[in-house]
Amino acid sequence: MSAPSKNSIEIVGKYMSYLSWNQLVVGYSHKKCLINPFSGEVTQPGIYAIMGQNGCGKSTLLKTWLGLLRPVSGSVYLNDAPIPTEHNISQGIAYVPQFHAVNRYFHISVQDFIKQGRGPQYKFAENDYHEITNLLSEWQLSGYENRSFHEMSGGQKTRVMIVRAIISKPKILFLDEPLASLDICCQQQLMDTLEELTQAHKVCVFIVDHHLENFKNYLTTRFYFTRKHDQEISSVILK
Ligand SMILES: Nc1ncnc2c1ncn2[C@@H]1O[C@H](COP(=O)(O)OP(=O)(O)OP(=O)(O)O)[C@@H](O)[C@H]1O
Repeated sequence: MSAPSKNSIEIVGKYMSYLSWNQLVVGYSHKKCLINPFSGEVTQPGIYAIMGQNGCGKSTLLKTWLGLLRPVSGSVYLNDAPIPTEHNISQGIAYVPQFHAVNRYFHISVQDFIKQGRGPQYKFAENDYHEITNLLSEWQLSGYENRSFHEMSGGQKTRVMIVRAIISKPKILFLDEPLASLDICCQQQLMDTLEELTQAHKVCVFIVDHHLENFKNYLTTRFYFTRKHDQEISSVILK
């Protein structure tokens, strides 16, 4: 995976590293490490799945890669810069958390929530509003622009967060269990959208989800958590 290929994006004489990690251990304290140290690098756009049983540490790994959690040990580079820095966040990183992780008392209209995807300084023009309207229609959210985000159902919240991520035009997109709250049509739509983002826009997608077995053909690589019954720490292997 680390060897550059003809699909890699070449920048100033070298291949772009979307994400790399060295001897990474994730967890919530030195006493409770969730994985054995592992290293890797992703240099090509694609859909990278993080899979494994409940509680093994998939979301923790995603949040650590993304810079929301500090590694227990080891290092992570996102867009060729060490995490966590504000610099990373402003450089085309988007995150779709689990819908129930978003503060339920978050009073903001659906449209204003989506607009946040472009950052606080962005000046919206007419064509940007058209883009939002089209995306809302594509994701069966027409007419919800002025509804409060916290009043939306779980699946609607997930779709709003997907639209917000899409309009941010990310280079790297992290998604935590987006399929769990979506019906089968929206699951298919999401996987098709992710595939288009990787192919047409060279986006690198990292996704945690238990429903990915149904979409194996879309996946570039699977990071799989595996552990023996008598062990608490997993090893992450490529499948
Ligand atoms: N904020 C936290 N503080 C301490 N421990 C945590 C915290 N969040 C999660 N954990 C623990 O870390 C372990 C891994 O949790 P994580 O959410 O990463 O698992 P997961 O593989 O994503 O699980 P699932 O498939 O059930 O969503 C679990 O034992 C969980 O109880």
